[in-house]
Amino acid sequence: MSKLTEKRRVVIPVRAGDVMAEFISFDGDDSGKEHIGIFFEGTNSEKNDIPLVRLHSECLTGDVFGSGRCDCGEQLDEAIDRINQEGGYILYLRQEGRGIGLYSKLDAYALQDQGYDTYQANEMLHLPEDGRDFGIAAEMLKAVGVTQLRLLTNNPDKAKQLMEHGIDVAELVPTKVHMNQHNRQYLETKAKRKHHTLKFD
Ligand SMILES: Nc1nc2c(ncn2[C@@H]2O[C@H](COP(=O)(O)OP(=O)(O)OP(=O)(O)O)[C@@H](O)[C@H]2O)c(=O)[nH]1
Ligand SMILES: [Zn+2]
Repeated sequence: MSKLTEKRRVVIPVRAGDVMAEFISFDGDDSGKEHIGIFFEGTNSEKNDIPLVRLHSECLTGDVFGSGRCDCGEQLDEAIDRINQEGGYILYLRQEGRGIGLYSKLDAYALQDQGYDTYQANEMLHLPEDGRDFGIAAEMLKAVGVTQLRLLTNNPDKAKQLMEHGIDVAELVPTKVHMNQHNRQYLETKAKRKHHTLKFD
């Protein structure tokens, strides 16, 4: 039994009205974070029975402003495109800065400008390298009735944590590698330190 339940579903036409998405709120999360589920029905005529799902951790700089320091904005765009076609969910998790928050992420960026890598910078601030708990995502999935999925990610920890919380990850679907001159070291560090898959086309 999930401790979360669906609260409300509202249809929002996104991408200037080209894409219909259902935004889902939840009851039962006492953390005070407003995590959002976004459902896409899928436009492909032949659909896989298993939904495609992305767990996307909030990144204000990347998602809203298209920051080149990370790949979050491009990954979110890619996820909307693919999941709108194939059908499934984006879980937009309010875990800014891998859980440390926006102000601390800016502090970590300042340290990265002095030469520390993305994980060292968090440690220098006495914060966890990655403070995210994807258990809440598993609860959200159970609340919307999803217990088996294909996961759109390059981060093996997301799949591991979902499986530990009773979700069957039937397939890992890698995202494209959105690399530029500003985020190369960030991406390469994730691959080296946390075994993210960087699959070039
Ligand atoms: N602390 C910190 N957080 C960062 C930095 N760069 C990006 N982030 C955060 O990292 C998170 C990235 O989230 P995701 O794209 O969902 O996850 P991921 O672990 O990269 O895995 P993928 O599913 O492969 O994209 C966001 O919350 C960003 O705000 C950084 O240099 N320091
Ligand atoms: Zn980002």
